[in-house]
Amino acid sequence: MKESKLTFEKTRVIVAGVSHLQPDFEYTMQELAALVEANNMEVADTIVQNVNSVSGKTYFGSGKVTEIKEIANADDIQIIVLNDELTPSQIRNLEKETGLIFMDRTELILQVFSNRAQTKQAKLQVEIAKLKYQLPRIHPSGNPLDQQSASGGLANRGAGESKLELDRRVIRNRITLLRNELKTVDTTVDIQSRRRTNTTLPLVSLVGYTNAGKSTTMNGILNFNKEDSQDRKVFEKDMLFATLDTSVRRIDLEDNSSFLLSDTVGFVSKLPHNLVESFKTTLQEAQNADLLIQVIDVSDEHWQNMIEVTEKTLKEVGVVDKPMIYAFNKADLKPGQEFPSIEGDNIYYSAIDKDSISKLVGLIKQRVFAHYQETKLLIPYSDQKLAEEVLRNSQVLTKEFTNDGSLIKANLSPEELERFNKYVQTDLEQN
Ligand SMILES: Nc1nc2c(ncn2[C@@H]2O[C@H](COP(=O)(O)OP(=O)(O)OP(=O)(O)O)[C@@H](O)[C@H]2O)c(=O)[nH]1
Ligand SMILES: [Mg+2]
Repeated sequence: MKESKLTFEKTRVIVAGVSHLQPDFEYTMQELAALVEANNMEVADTIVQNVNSVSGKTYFGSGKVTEIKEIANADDIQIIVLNDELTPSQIRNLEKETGLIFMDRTELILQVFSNRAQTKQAKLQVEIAKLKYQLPRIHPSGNPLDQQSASGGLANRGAGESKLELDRRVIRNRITLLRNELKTVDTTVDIQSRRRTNTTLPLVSLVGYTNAGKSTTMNGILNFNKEDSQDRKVFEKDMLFATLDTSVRRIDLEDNSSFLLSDTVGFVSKLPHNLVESFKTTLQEAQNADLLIQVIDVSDEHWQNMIEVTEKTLKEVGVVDKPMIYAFNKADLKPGQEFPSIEGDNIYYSAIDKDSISKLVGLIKQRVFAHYQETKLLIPYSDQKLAEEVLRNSQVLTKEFTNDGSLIKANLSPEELERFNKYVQTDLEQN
């Protein structure tokens, strides 16, 4: 029997952009179409204007504005999605001239984020970014009552302005309110990250472009040793911005080594400044990392652009000078690409292939545990708590309970070595 499915008509839109010889123009237009789809809309037409510079007044030159209006009317389309962020007055002028709705790239990305936000933190972050975007865009002309009155003239202008001020104040107050609320949520996140800092486990962070396969890689590593319980898995899906929050999981390997692995929000070109600002805490999570794994979809012909965007965004939020592995994922989808293979800091792999994950884990171990030293510790029973901590968090190779205390052989990080210095046994044989 055929399954009956409810189908919704998607809103059809035109995507449009001005090309003034930007090298990545084609790529950003294709991505704009993908963002449109991610927002549950459908691209009916694409319109491009080639000029030397964009028009200050209407973004497009005037002939193009008329052409857009004609095509939209002929195809019964009401919404035009633009490849750049426009000024509030450019959007107003375009809408006034055509009677159509213009949505710029920033508003589109904000909508996608807004639809995807699940947790309290992500919801607050998106709403703040949306309000900041709206703030300079509200104007009295939106409400005809603000513009016209029996008295008309200048007296009315004053009335309109004060209404505008009032609206803006309401928005500003709401932003303050949401920011305070976010601070309380941020504090919990901060406590979590501090708790992580207190453990001696190294933190490895997956970063990279949206849809590159970060969450799939995280799940692959979680599954690596044992079929991990379903609830430790993170959400992975073929959609832009499937992940908007940071998840951290402890990975315990067979040789007793452990590390923390984090998965977070992905990047996209021209990520709106307000969003970057609002998501700063989430994005800066990578700052705590001992190692970054930049996941790249190598089967996408634009992978080089994606690396550029990722590195630019990381720099923008202050994540710099971190050791990094370039993890070229989805090698299975690239004809002729051999995998898994490692060349220096680069790995070619597929997040859905067990051998690949094994190689990736090997590379992570090599990098994060490079400065670890095999050490013997003798911890007296009076310091039992510390012994328990070592047994829980360090890479323990052997343990023995002697008359003098717990004798633990472990691979220790330079920080651990310093911390447990007084328990280090240099020559046990003589004891
Ligand atoms: N064939 C193939 N598909 C993959 C591979 N890695 C990931 N995918 C698919 O790519 C899509 C995106 O994967 P995710 O892991 O959700 O990507 P992400 O980087 O977490 O994306 P965001 O959370 O949106 O930033 C999913 O449909 C995955 O099944 C791979 O190595 N090979
Ligand atoms: Mg994800």
